[in-house]
Amino acid sequence: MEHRKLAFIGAGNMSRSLISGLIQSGYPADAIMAVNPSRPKLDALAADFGIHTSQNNAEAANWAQALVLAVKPQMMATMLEALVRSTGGLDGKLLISIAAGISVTRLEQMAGQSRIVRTMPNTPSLLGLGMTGLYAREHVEQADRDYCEQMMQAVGKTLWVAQEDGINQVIAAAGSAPAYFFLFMEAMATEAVKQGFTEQEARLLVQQTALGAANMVAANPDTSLGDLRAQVTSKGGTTAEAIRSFQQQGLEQLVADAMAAAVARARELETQL
Ligand SMILES: NC(=O)C1=CN([C@@H]2O[C@H](COP(=O)(O)OP(=O)(O)OC[C@H]3O[C@@H](n4cnc5c(N)ncnc54)[C@H](OP(=O)(O)O)[C@@H]3O)[C@@H](O)[C@H]2O)C=CC1
Ligand SMILES: O=C(O)[C@@H]1CCC=N1
Repeated sequence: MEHRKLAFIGAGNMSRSLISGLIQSGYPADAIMAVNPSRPKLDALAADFGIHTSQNNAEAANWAQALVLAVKPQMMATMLEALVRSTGGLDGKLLISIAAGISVTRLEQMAGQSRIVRTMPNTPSLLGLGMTGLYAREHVEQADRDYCEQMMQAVGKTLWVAQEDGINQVIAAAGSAPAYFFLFMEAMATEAVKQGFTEQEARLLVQQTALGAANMVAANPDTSLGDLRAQVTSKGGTTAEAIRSFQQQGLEQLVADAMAAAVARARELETQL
């Protein structure tokens, strides 16, 4: 892939995940800079990955060809306004937003230009196992689209959405979703401890089973999720009882409501920020 000079504005959890995945995939450390108001996260990134760091957003923007906008959504307007002022404008820079709940229209207003790709990655990018949604308006050049796609493919898999609201659905199904699986695993581990395992044993049981199940799904693309479940569920057996309990208590509806709540929050942020 092309190795443009790439600056991450905001060196938090998601930037660390992307930077780690990019370095593992062979993106040169010398072509990456992270910028953050405080030093500790920058020092850790420099020590772990050998990338450039700065506490000055304008310095990073002047150096880079592409900027990953990776501050919290609530900080985006203030950050971009100050950046435009201190650099004299962001013309010529490709802007890659990873923020939830900020539309391209708003980003264009904030940044004063429209060379923007909106993306929605997730934290497993850290291991090269990310899932990223991408969206760009028609005028965005193919070379910029390709660069963003290749960058996100270096840290996982990608999916372009045709309508911008698709990014909100990617948030529900992928961006926020690692947390759903962590919550489910936490609940399982807690119950396994109650049933007599040590915390370490409970974690091993849950973690290895989640890993195995995810790999079973990936290794059997032609088998439906329902069929994979059926293969575990012996008639009159133990799994059937567990599944009956989940379904009686409305697991499917619970999941649907949670994903709809994530989409609703993303849309609400789009109207507020
Ligand atoms: N975490 C996730 O799983 C995902 C997050 N996202 C999106 O990524 C973005 C970042 O989220 P996340 O990494 O979790 O958040 P974090 O809070 O971990 O990171 C945000 C970083 O931005 C820094 N920051 C604050 N103000 C400025 C500024 N003016 N200029 C430069 N840096 C600044 C913060 O520094 P300090 O802490 O020193 O204040 C912090 O290190 C959000 O917009 C979120 O919607 C998207 C997909 C998944
Ligand atoms: O919780 C959030 O708002 C961000 C976006 C997706 C994951 N984390």
